[in-house]
Amino acid sequence: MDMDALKRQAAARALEEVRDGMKLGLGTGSTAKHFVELLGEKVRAGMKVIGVPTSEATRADAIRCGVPLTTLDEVDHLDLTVDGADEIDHALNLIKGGGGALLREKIVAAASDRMIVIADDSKWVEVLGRFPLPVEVIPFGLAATEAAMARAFAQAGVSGQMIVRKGKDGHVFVTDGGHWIVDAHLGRIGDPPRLAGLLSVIPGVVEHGLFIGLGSVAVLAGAQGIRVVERR
Ligand SMILES: O=C[C@H](O)[C@H](O)[C@H](O)COP(=O)(O)O
Repeated sequence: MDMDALKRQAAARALEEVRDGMKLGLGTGSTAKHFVELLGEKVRAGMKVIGVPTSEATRADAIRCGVPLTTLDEVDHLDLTVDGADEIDHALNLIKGGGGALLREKIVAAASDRMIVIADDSKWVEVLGRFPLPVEVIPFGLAATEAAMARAFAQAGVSGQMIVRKGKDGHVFVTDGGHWIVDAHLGRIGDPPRLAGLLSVIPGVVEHGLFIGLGSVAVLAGAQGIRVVERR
């Protein structure tokens, strides 16, 4: 089975958790896109839900699929967020932000009672860090911010190259919030909560892609079927 079919299966399993009347966080990326499409089918069949998109891309998808939208200014709390991830470890710590949406994704996940992480099972890892850690930064003072990040990495026992993300057009990638992303190639993050805490206090860092204690359940689709893992 191809990867895209697995992503759709994970999305379909998460959809089973959606109830009439729910306020939903709508994730970003190729897996979350399947969820939005499947949710649209439910809405067209009469289900009443309302969603908060985590990116302009997801907003456009949701509108195309007929999913009614709101904002976190109109509702301050969501029942459930369904989103993808770039890596998931056994404690359901996540690396997110491969698509550049980590800031809104984290705000939306933090405003939700539960977060279901949907993925093909290649995202399930022993230790986070093979996927470069996205860190959303303010362009002002970038060199100083990167130096502070390097010190945080050293304190957390990791190191690696930092690369400012570029888009397909070769220009610096700009997030929906108008910031840049530094991808940190760390290889292996032994203590994700510690690194998350160290990065969070750096002034030029807007947000980082370590999601700690936010994922409630992971739905992993693989060749052997679907596995649902709850955070302990
Ligand atoms: O910024 C993007 C998000 O964090 C995505 O949820 C993540 O990159 C996973 O995307 P995909 O489902 O396309 O692998």
